Amino acid sequence: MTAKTIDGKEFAARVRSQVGEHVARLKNDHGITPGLAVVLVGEDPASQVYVRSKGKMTVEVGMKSVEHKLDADTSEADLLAVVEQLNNDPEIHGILVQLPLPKHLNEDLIINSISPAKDVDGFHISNVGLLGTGQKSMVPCTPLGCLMMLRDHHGSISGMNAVVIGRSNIVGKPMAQLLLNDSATVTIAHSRTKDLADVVRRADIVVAAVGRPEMVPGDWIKEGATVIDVGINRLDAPEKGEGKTKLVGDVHFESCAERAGAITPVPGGVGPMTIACLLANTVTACCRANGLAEPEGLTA
Ligand SMILES: Nc1nc2c(c(=O)[nH]1)N[C@@H](CN(C=O)c1ccc(C(=O)N[C@@H](CCC(=O)O)C(=O)O)cc1)CN2
Repeated sequence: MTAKTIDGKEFAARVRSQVGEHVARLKNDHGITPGLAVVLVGEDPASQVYVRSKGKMTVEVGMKSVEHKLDADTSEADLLAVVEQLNNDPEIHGILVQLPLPKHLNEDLIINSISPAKDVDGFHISNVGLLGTGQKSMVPCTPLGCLMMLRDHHGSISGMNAVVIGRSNIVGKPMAQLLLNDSATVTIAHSRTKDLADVVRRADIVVAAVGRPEMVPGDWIKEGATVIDVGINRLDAPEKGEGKTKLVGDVHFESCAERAGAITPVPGGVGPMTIACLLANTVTACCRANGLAEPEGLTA
């Protein structure tokens, strides 16, 4: 079998277009413009690129975009003050603090200082608890994007065997919870899992989110399974020229694509869905803040 490639760029463009339609409706019918604030601390090059894209796409869908760029040595107190000001700003419906933060800042403390209703990353402990108990919450963007792609491809994933490789708080655990909430049978695998190959071979859905380049080979994949690759690993690529790099996922694309029914590529798979879902979450947060109906198909 040769897998269908799930085009995350095209899917994300569709989600952004739906978000744009909702934003237009909020403006025309209610005079409300959703607002997203992104806070960047320091000069991490990848984070700068992501924050620039977030700002650009926020404006493209018609929302208000606010960026706070703080020095790498910003104190915890100063960062908390910025978040507090955004918590109290009625024109801001979503707040995101770009991760990773510089080492001297306590990530949990900062994330939990964001108002849960404006926590469009879904990382606040209240949102983690709500998701974990199957209640309405803000859902982390990358797992939400994976879920949207799975629902689109399968219709329903109820009863399917899913394995999530990786147990991070921002991808692995919320991903497993979302799959469970959709009635899949879920296994979370990690570095201590015994016989990982056998665990993966039983799965109808494989979500790889470990951050280890190409660690899942094709012969682990059940014939016809759906493979969602969350990994974004930058490797040296001397074959492309001196100093050149390339991006690869956590699965070995070519060999997995020979056995899978569907697979997401890297780049151009899950990555673009992350920002599209951030915009979707901001519209959702805005609707909830104003007691309006939430956009259909853009939430978990
Ligand atoms: N507060 C947050 N911080 C971080 C998150 C997050 O969801 N919230 N996720 C990542 C970074 N990220 C968004 O912030 C992100 C990562 C990757 C992509 C993406 O589109 N990737 C492209 C490849 C891009 C490249 O060439 O480097 C792809 O996969 O096709 C978008 C957003 C960590 N921090």
